[in-house]
Amino acid sequence: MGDVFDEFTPVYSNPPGGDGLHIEQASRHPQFDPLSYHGSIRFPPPRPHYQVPPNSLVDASTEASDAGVSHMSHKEVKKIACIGAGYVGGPTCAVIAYKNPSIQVTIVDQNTERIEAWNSTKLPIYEPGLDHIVFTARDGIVAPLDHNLTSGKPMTVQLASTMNGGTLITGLDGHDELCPRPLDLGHAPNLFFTTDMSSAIADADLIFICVNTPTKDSGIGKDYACDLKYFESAARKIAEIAVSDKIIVEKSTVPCKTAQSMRELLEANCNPGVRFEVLSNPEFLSEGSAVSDLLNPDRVLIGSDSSSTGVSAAASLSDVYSWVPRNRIISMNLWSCELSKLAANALLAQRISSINSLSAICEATGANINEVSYACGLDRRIGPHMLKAGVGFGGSCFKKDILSLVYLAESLHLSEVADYWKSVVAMNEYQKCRFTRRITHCLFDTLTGKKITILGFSYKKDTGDTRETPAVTLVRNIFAEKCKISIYDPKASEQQIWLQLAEDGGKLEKLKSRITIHHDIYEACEGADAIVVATEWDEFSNKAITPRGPSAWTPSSILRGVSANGNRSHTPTNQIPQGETFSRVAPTPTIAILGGSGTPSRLPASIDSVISRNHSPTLNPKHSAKGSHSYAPSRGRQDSLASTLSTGSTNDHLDTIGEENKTNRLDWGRVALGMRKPMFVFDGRGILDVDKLEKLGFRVEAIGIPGVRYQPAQEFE
Ligand SMILES: NC(=O)C1=CN([C@@H]2O[C@H](COP(=O)(O)OP(=O)(O)OC[C@H]3O[C@@H](n4cnc5c(N)ncnc54)[C@H](O)[C@@H]3O)[C@@H](O)[C@H]2O)C=CC1
Ligand SMILES: O=C(O)[C@H]1O[C@H](OP(=O)(O)OP(=O)(O)OC[C@H]2O[C@@H](n3ccc(=O)[nH]c3=O)[C@H](O)[C@@H]2O)[C@H](O)[C@@H](O)[C@@H]1O
Repeated sequence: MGDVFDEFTPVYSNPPGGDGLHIEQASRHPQFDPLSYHGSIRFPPPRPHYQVPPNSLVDASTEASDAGVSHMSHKEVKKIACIGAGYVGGPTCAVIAYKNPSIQVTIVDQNTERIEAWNSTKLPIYEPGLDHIVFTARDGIVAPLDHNLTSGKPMTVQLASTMNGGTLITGLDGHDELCPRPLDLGHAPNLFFTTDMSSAIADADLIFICVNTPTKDSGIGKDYACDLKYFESAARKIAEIAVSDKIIVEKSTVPCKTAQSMRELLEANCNPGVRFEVLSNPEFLSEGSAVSDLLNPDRVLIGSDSSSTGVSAAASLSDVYSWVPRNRIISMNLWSCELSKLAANALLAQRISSINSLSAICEATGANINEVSYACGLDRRIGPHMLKAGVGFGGSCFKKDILSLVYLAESLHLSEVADYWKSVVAMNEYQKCRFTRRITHCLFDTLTGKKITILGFSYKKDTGDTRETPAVTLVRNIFAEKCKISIYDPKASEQQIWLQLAEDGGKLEKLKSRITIHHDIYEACEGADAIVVATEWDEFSNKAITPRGPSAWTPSSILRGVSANGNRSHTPTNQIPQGETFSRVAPTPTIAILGGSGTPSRLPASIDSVISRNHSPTLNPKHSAKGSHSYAPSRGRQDSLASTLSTGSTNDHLDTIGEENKTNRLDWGRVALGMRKPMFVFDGRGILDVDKLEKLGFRVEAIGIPGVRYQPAQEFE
């Protein structure tokens, strides 16, 4: 994310009340719109026909004069509460705390177990780099102060603060010492996790709402509309508790116009004299790269109404994103902001469905989807991201958000629009079922009694999240063929997998009679008739690690093993066009931590230094000499590092993988020894080097590439 941003940063400037929108390149226009706050970008107020209806809470009489907005004073946010400690609330507010040591951030959730996990050394969600962020902000980090003091004497620090360009330090014995230089003060704990909603709300200046907004499963809008029950209950709680003014921030993904209902709810239920300002601030992080997305976002959208208080609240929120370049903070009207989130997800998912539709044509014609995707992605207007064909998109948001958009379109009587977006979801379902049919067909049209091993259950790599994972559809479909199924995933827990399968409608007892979940990948593969790769975990791949996930391509990964007519060939690596690089996507922190092949440029320097600090006993706070600190040492940092750095078996056949990347990789040679013949591998994620596996005796069927056995044309005759 973000690498092309600077080149194309749009500057939106408009004279107040004007009707033109001018987009120019920031580099040519260093002056931002006068409405902006400190260089952030602000859209003008909505034009009359975009004004919200008369019952709207946007009060024209309170609209700020355009000239006044940029100079308006705004409140400094000192305390933040976040309702919802999930995949968004946890990482987002942890990064906010990490980046703003002076702001106290409290994350609340009604789920006691989740909060306990956030307060432990084993966080409830897996995200590369998250442990460091949470442990630093939650537990504090010790600055190596002892050798910086003027007196040179070690002292146990009770308090340290900056003063006159230097640092005033108070020892535990009450003794003060002024060091003339600024010192690294470390990070005092400023991140708290609790179930105590009342005090978190009461204390906060600004409250993020990060609760789940799933698809409704009954009533009006069933299977399409967004269920706002959690959102409403959070709003009611805020209204009930708050006795001082608050800025309320919609972080959850919600339908367009939710802010209006939100404000009505708050105003109808609030304590006397309390005022709320509602902002929209949707989150664009992707799971698996949440930390790097949050540290380096493409953009931060802030939607407010155009009243003076609305604009002032937006400025306060903008300050919370202290680490984000100002020209990436975009202020706009509330409804655009809410809709932009749904629109972005719909557009991303639409690209995946488009490429998946083309993968079916490739399989039927002899074209190769990887080549097609690569060729199209080189067009700057198309770009390389989100064009990786696979078994279908999963995750808690794409489907949900498209369905919410469909519902919105239908509510507006725009049935053609609704049908258009519905087809994106329909294509995804088709892709998942198409893949299962291919598996069954290749295995001689019967799976009865056979053992099928599913590698990967999370909906994508680098997360343990299994919501809407394509693996569920695969398991459901092949289970119906009466086979035995073994599942292995590096991060999705056994409990989570069963829960997901049961939610899909399966009866646990019946499922357990033929499904086994393994913790050992070789055990999972032993005696299998076929292996199905359902998630693109690096661990399963026999290729060099690609920079990041499914959307990053290298010419070598595309060209190797495939001839110009789409059939497999043994194209040597040295036939790759010289001097061509295609690493536009940053490596995940995990790769960098493992010393992977990608350049670790996106790994924040501070994370980097802490990682090396943990390797050095003299710098690790736990082991540092003299114990000159008052903060509790980070509880889980060593554990997490140990697990990140643990190594697996050797993979001698993986000659394309750098030495450092051979750790933790599946040894396909060893797998081959234990499988039943013929040994089938179905690559649902395009992560396998087909040539290499074929040399080991596997028959590989990959999405978007014509198969050895699979003859899709027969299917359509
Ligand atoms: N997961 C993702 O990658 C992204 C999700 N989003 C959006 O963010 C929102 C949250 O998503 P996730 O974090 O994935 O959901 P989640 O299900 O992981 O977390 C939501 C949390 O809110 C808590 N909660 C619900 N109602 C509550 C209440 N009244 N009081 C206190 N706690 C309450 C739940 O116990 C749960 O822990 C959704 O609207 C989603 O569409 C946006 C961008 C990315
Ligand atoms: O609102 C949300 O929840 C988030 O949804 C997505 O993020 P996420 O679902 O975490 O992950 P993606 O990387 O977008 O992948 C989604 C699914 O599409 C699949 N995918 C992705 C990219 C691709 O080229 N091909 C492909 O099949 C992935 O394997 C995965 O199953 C968006 O990318 C985020 O910007 C957004 O904030």
